[in-house]
Amino acid sequence: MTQTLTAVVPAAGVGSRMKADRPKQYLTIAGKTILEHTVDCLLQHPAIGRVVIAISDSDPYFNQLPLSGRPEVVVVQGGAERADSVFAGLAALADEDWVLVHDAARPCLHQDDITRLIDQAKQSRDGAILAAPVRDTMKRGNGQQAIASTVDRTDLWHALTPQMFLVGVLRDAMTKSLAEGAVITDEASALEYCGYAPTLVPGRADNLKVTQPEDLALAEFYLQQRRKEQA
Ligand SMILES: Nc1ccn([C@@H]2O[C@H](COP(=O)(O)OP(=O)(O)OP(=O)(O)O)[C@@H](O)[C@H]2O)c(=O)n1
Ligand SMILES: C[C@](O)(CO)[C@H](O)COP(=O)(O)O
Repeated sequence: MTQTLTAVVPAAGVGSRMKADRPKQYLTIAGKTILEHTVDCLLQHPAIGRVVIAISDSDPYFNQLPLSGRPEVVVVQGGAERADSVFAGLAALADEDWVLVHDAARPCLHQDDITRLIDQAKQSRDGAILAAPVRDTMKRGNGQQAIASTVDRTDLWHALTPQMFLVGVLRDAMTKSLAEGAVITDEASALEYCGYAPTLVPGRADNLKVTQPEDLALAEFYLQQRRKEQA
C-alpha cells in the first residue's frame, strides 16, 4: 500500500472538560504527548504519508515538540470550533484526494482499524467512518436530571474517528452545512446534511477520545497494551 493519503488532525482545542493545566493533546503518556502518539500512529500506517495538524494560533507547545520538525507534518491555524479547524486543514489538499480526519485526542487508534476504514471508504463517494455499536441502554434526559425516555438503540452507534472522505465532497458539504447554520460535530454530519450516507465501519471500542480526567489512565493502559502487541 503506497503512502498516498493525508490525515488532517484537529488539535486546536483547549480541552476544558479535562480540567488540566494545558490542552489535553499536550498531556503526556509514557514520555510522549497525546498529539505525538496520535501522529506517530497515523504515520506508522503504510497508506498515510502526510499529516496536516491544525493548532491554535496561541499554541505555545507545538514548536517545542520534535514533531514540529518532521517533513511529513504540515501545520495550519485551527479555528474557534472543531469544524473550523478541520476546514482549515483541508485548504492544503486537492478536491480529488481522499482525506482521513482524526482527532488529536484519540491516541489509541489501531492500525487494523485504519486499514479497514480506508478499504471501505474508497468503495463510495459517501465515504466512511469508524464507529462503535452502543453497548448500554441509552436514556434521554428531561433537562431536570430525570429520565424522559429510553432511546431505541437498534443500529445506534458511537461515531469515532478517523472519518474518510473525498476532499472535494467534504469541503463542499462543510461549506454548505456551516453556511446554513447546521450543527456539525463530526465530518459525517456535514455529509449527512447534504444527503450522503457514509458507511459505518465497526471500530474498536478502545479508540477512545481523551475527554475527561479519568480517560488519561485508560488511554495509558490501552497504549501499554498496544506496545505489548507490537513487541
Ligand atoms: N476549536 C477546536 C476544538 C477542538 N479541536 C480538536 O477536536 C478534537 C475533538 O474535540 P474535543 O474532544 O471536544 O476537544 P476540546 O474541544 O479541546 O475539548 P473540550 O470540549 O473539553 O474543550 C480535539 O483533538 C481538539 O483538539 C480543534 O481542533 N479545534
Ligand atoms: C468527532 C468526534 O470525535 C466523533 O465522536 C466528536 O464529535 C468530537 O466531539 P467533541 O465535542 O468535539 O469532542
